[in-house]
Amino acid sequence: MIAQPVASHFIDGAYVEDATGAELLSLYPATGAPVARLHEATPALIDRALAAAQRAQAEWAATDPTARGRILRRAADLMRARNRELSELETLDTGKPLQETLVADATSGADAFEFFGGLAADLRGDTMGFGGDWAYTLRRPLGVCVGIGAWNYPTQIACWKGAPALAVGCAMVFKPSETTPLCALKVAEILTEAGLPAGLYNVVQGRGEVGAALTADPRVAKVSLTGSVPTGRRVYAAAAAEMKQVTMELGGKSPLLIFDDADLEDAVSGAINGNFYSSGQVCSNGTRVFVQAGLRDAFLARLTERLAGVVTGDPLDEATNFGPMTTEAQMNIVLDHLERARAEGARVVAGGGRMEREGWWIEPTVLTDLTDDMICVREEIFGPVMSVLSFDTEEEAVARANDTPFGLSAGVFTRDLARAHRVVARLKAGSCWINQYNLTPAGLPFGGSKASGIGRENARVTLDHFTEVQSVYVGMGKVESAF
Ligand SMILES: NC(=O)C1=CN([C@@H]2O[C@H](COP(=O)(O)OP(=O)(O)OC[C@H]3O[C@@H](n4cnc5c(N)ncnc54)[C@H](O)[C@@H]3O)[C@@H](O)[C@H]2O)C=CC1
Repeated sequence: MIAQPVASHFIDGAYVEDATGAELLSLYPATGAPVARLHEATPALIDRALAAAQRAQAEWAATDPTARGRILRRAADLMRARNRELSELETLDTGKPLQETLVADATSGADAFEFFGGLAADLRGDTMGFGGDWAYTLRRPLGVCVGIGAWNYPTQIACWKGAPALAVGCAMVFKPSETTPLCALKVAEILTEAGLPAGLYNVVQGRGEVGAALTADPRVAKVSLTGSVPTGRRVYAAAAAEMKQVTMELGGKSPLLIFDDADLEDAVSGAINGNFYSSGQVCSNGTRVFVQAGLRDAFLARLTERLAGVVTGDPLDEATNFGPMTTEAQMNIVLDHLERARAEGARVVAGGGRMEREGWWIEPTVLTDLTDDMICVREEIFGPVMSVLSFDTEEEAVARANDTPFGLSAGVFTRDLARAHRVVARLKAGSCWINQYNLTPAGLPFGGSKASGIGRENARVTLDHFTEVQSVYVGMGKVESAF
C-alpha cells in the first residue's frame, strides 16, 4: 500500500483508527491497484469528531482573529513547501496527471488558506443611526460546520470549505468522498502542524450514510457539499428539516459560446481546458460548445489537430497530460453516455471509447451532428466528452445556452468586447469567463445558480456563508413604556 495513511480518520488533533468500520479501498485509477486501505467512521467516531469540534469551537471563535489568520497562512506555506508530496498523493487518489496536480490542487488549497487567513481579521459589521439611538451588527461564526467532498478535487475541496470556516471562527468536520479519502487527512495534518488547536478540523471517512449522519446531527449548524445534483437535493432537504444553512456546489452542463470573430487558437484552448482537463471531471466544464456557423469547420479541424498533443501514460510521469477516470463506476457512466449518444445519431469526430490499457481510461472524445434535445447535450457526463453544436445569431446562442436546468458556468469567446459583456449579462450562470475558461482564483466567488447550487465559495462573500448577522440596538435615552 504505497499511500497508506497513519490511520483512516483525523479527530481532535490526531490520527484515529477503528478497524470495525466497513472497509474503504483507495485505488490508483491508472491501474486499478489498491494504494491504501481505510475504514468508514463508526457512529462512535462520528460522535467523537462532532464533540471535539463543538468543544474547540467556542474558544476558537474568541481567539484574536489575527492569530487565527496567522495559523491559516502558516498552513498555506506548509502546503506550498510540500506541494510535490501533496500533488503525488492527489494523483494517486484521483489519477489526475501530476503535471496538473502540481499546479492546480494543493496550490489552490494553499491560495484559499492564504486568502482567508488574510481576511480573518477583517470580519466587519455595520453601524446605523436611529435619531439618538444607534445600532451595530456583528458577524458571528455559525458554529460546527460539516464539509462533504466529491472525488474530483479532494485537496482543493477540503481547503475551499475549511479555510473560510476556520477564518471566521467555525470548526469543521470534513467527510471526503469515499473514493478519494487520502488528501483531506494531509490537510488536517498540516493545519495541526501550523498550530491549529485540536478539534477544529476533523476528517471522518465514509460513504453517503456517514455524510447523512453528520448532516442530521443537531450539533451541526451548516453543511457545505460538493457533489451531484441528486445528492445535493437530498442533503439540502435533510438540512432544511433541521433549519440548517447550506452551501451546494453541484453539477452543470455549461455552455461555451464561440463567435465567428473569436481568436481561433484561444477558443480551441479554452474548449480543451473546459472539457479535457482532469479528463473532464470538472463540475464547471463547458461541455456544450456552441460555435458560430462561420467558424465551425475551422474550429473542428484545429481541435482535431490539437488532440494529437494528448500524452497518456503513468499520471505520475510529468510528461503525461491526460489521465484516467477517477473511478471504474464513472468510466462506465461515460461509456454508457457514449453508447446512447451514438444511438441518438451523434457523430464521433474523435475518440469515442475506452482506451486499451489497464485502469479506467476513456479517449478524449468530440461529438457533433447534435441537437439540443439529445441526452449527451442535456445531461452532465462528467468525463472527457465535448459536444460541439453550431449557431447563427447571438440571440439564438443565448437562448440555447440558457435552456438547461443547470446554471453553474458559461464562457464566451469573441474579440467584440461589447458583445462579450452583453452576452454574459444575459447568461444564467454563476461563474462566467470571457476569453478564458475554468480559472478560479481565490479572490473570485465561485458557484452556481438554478440546479447547480446555492451559495458561493472563495472570495470575501464566503465569509457571509459561514457567519450570521447579530444585530445590536443601543438605546441612548430614556425607555418609554405604556404604563
Ligand atoms: N459538481 C461537482 O463538483 C461534482 C459532481 N459530481 C457528479 O456526481 C456524480 C456522482 O459522483 P459522486 O462522487 O458519487 O457524487 P455524489 O454526489 O454521490 O457524492 C458526493 C459526496 O456526497 C456524499 N453523499 C452521498 N449521499 C449523501 C447523503 N445522503 N448525505 C450526505 N452525503 C452524501 C458522498 O459520500 C460524497 O462524499 C458524477 O457522475 C458527477 O456527475 C461528482 C463529483 C464532483
